[in-house]
Amino acid sequence: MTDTSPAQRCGLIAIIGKPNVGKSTLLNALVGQKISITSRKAQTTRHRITGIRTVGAAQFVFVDTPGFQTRHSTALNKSLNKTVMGAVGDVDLVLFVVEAGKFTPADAKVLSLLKPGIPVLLVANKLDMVHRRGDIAPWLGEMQKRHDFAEFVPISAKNAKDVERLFGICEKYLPEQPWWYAEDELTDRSEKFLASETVREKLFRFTGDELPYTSTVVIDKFEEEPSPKHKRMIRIAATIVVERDGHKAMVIGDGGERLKRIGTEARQELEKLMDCKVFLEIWVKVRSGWADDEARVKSFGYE
Ligand SMILES: Nc1nc2c(ncn2[C@@H]2O[C@H](COP(=O)(O)OP(=O)(O)OP(=O)(O)O)[C@@H](O)[C@H]2O)c(=O)[nH]1
Repeated sequence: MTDTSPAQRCGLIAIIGKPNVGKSTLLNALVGQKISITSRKAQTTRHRITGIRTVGAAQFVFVDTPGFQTRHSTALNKSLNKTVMGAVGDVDLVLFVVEAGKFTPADAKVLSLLKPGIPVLLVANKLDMVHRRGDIAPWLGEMQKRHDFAEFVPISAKNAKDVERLFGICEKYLPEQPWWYAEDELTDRSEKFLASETVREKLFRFTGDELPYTSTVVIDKFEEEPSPKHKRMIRIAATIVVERDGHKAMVIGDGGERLKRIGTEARQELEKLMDCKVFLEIWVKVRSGWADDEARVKSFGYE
């Protein structure tokens, strides 16, 4: 008997682009579950996050990258840039995301990072924001002169049909090889990592634009404890690291109200994500100027 099913395909796809173009939104839509965190605040995606999605015979392994920094060059930003370069060097396909109809010097800088030899799709996102569709064709013509893109894909990351169509487009760029992950795996990140990302997301959600993006979250303790009442129980201690006393007061809020909300929402989300009982304790510490201190950036886990 001959096997007529299509051969398995599997490969790495990097999603790159300047801050705020919608990379995290796209990744979440592609993976179908919230993995990388999103927020209206630029530069919230600091880690290289892998999302996995298996559709038909093809397994897509997505590598999200932090927003490429062009304005400042602190140690933190240097570390972010290194992550971007590391992520684009060893992939099968690059999705270069821009806002449809726009191309800024920051976009050009990201484009200049791409190594020759790797196919690049120009993903023109936020198509829903373009009111004059007729302007897109001449803009695509201009873009074609800037780089030898393999294909142009105008989409809205918020439109499910566009996102499904993108899978069909990407599939042919993945090499024929056996899958690396099980069909239902969505991320290879640890629960500890999910814990820090979840606290960080709530932190930014409840402080809005007041808190600088240099604030971070460190997990001091992540331990499973026996419990007679629950099938699984995890105790987590997290520290929110901010740069100034004023930021600390902002995070804690009047009478500790804001920190309490951050903690409650993070705990509830983690209980759902990990399907277990969670005890979460959050501290706030001031570390002035840590974004400028290379050694400290390393000690917080950004290589
Ligand atoms: N109208 C519209 N808004 C979008 C679309 N995709 C993303 N956005 C919004 O654009 C903002 C930035 O999206 P993110 O996904 O956080 O952007 P990012 O590129 O990951 O940003 P960094 O993490 O800073 O690199 C958010 O407010 C999204 O809701 C889209 O297709 N249409």
